[in-house]
Amino acid sequence: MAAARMVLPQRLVGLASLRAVSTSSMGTFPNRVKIVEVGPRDGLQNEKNIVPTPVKIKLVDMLSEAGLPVIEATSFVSPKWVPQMADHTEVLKGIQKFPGISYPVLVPNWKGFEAAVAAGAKEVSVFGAASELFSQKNVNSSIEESFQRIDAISKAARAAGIPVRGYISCVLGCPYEGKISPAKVAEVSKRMYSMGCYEISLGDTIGVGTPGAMRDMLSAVMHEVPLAALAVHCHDTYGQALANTLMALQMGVTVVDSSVAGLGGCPYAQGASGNLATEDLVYMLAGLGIHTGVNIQKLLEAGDFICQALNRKSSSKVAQASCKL
Ligand SMILES: CC(C)(COP(=O)([O-])OP(=O)([O-])OC[C@H]1O[C@@H](n2cnc3c(N)ncnc32)[C@H](O)[C@@H]1OP(=O)([O-])[O-])[C@@H](O)C(=O)NCCC(=O)NCCSC(=O)C[C@@](C)(O)CC(=O)[O-]
Repeated sequence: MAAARMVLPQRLVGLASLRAVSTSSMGTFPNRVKIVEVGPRDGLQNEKNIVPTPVKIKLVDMLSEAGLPVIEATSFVSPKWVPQMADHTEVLKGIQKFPGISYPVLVPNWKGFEAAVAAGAKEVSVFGAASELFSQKNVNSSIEESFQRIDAISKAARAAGIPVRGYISCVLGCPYEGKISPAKVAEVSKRMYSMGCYEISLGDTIGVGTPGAMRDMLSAVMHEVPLAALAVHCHDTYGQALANTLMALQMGVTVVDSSVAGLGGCPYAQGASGNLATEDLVYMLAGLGIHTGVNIQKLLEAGDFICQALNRKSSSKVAQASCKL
């Protein structure tokens, strides 16, 4: 059960803005970061017990109230592969659509794309991998075959005016192949970008990366894809997600994926733990004076809500600390 939440004290908010003055004078961070909240999809897809549809809908609505600009609502993958996402249509139709907020959904193939569009999706996310074996485990096809599916979806989506976001998994390591070379990540990033993905989210699926590995990988990818089109998606298995994200921000990345309460994990990446917690990301960005538009108090409430529904403690350090204040 989540503990009773206290209001985050003003003295901490004050501390954050004081830090902002000193760091912004260094000029090394962007002024604004877009957070892509992946909790309702990436966060819940690995849950063993089926989360009731009304809970998923309420979670998305609370995240919208908190001011997250992009909330990945669900995924139109095969229910045989990921039973937790079988209620995708009900979730997408049931959530409130706040003006100015985007609600992309994950699609693995043409069938998923058609179902997503029929359910009213206005943005879709496609996903590939920098690891051949992970691609086989996750989507039952080679990287090349998955690119053919992505290409077909991208073309149809663009013709229908639907933006396509692209994910690449295993950019800093693979549970089946181990080390993945930055050159390979750069190659698949270039390919996905050239297929029309407006943004490429680089996923450290099993959270093995370090800031050094992030620097090397991004240095390679930045030669092939414009920085403005790159996002990072860090899992926290080895406690490196916030540090890796900070490195990406210092290198000029302005889009970061995260998951409320640090929920998450890919069902086809054994040992992968949750994503970077959105609460921790928002707290760090506030301390750097970086604008996100997110109301941290409302975000903490959304985290409390889902942790109570799942009967578990939040993985967010900020949520844990603010419970004790
Ligand atoms: C790609 C497939 C479908 C291939 O799976 P397959 O078994 O090769 O597909 P198939 O075409 O042979 O179809 C098998 C059955 O599934 C059905 N089916 C097929 N497609 C769909 C669909 N879209 N919606 C509903 N049903 C579908 C299809 O109709 C058929 O049903 P049957 O005839 O046996 O009754 C499968 O491997 C799949 O769904 N994989 C998704 C796995 C997944 O969701 N992984 C997690 C998301 S990725 C992730 O988390 C990483 C990320 C993005 O967060 C970044 C990071 O951290 O790295």
